[in-house]
Amino acid sequence: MSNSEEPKAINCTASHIVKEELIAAGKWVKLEKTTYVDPAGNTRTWETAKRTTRRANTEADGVGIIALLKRTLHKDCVVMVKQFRPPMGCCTLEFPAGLIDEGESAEVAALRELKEETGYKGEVAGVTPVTCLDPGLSNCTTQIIMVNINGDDMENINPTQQLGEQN
Ligand SMILES: Nc1nc(=O)[nH]c2c1ncn2[C@H]1C[C@H](O)[C@@H](COP(=O)(O)OP(=O)(O)O)O1
Repeated sequence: MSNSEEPKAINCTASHIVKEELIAAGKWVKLEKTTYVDPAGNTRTWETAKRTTRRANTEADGVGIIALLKRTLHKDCVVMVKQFRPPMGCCTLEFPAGLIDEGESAEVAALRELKEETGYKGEVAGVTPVTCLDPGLSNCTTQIIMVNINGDDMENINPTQQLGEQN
């Protein structure tokens, strides 16, 4: 490929945030007007949603869990959770997920959320780097945790959800 055919990389080094102004805040989510300088040097604004629950010294807001249920003489299954999601106004089928608690690692949060949401006890098999799934809307970050569940373990024969009160 000659130089003229190479895609131009966007130069983000000139871009930066100028100020962040609070528009509205609830208990869990806030809306800010973000003033920034774009890669062309123009000052612009963006509407940004943020979680209010973010703590200092924590890499990710939450975890998503890809859990494989492994049983003798069965094909491996991916465990999903069906739940009513108010922002969607309907039930969704999702990977188990949740916010990381104060002082908790992503791995511990993943095993706790898996147990709460599915009743299964798992073992962490892998962890992704921190990623942002909707960076055009929010700074909310997630780590995806791969978990194996030994479905032959007595503890995992009749899994029961342990969902607490929603705040
Ligand atoms: N955006 C939210 N609005 C709410 O009214 N409440 C919310 C929001 N995000 C989280 N929560 C509450 C609901 C739960 O009581 C806690 C913990 O949520 P968690 O279980 O960690 O996350 P999900 O499984 O993805 O709901 O926070």
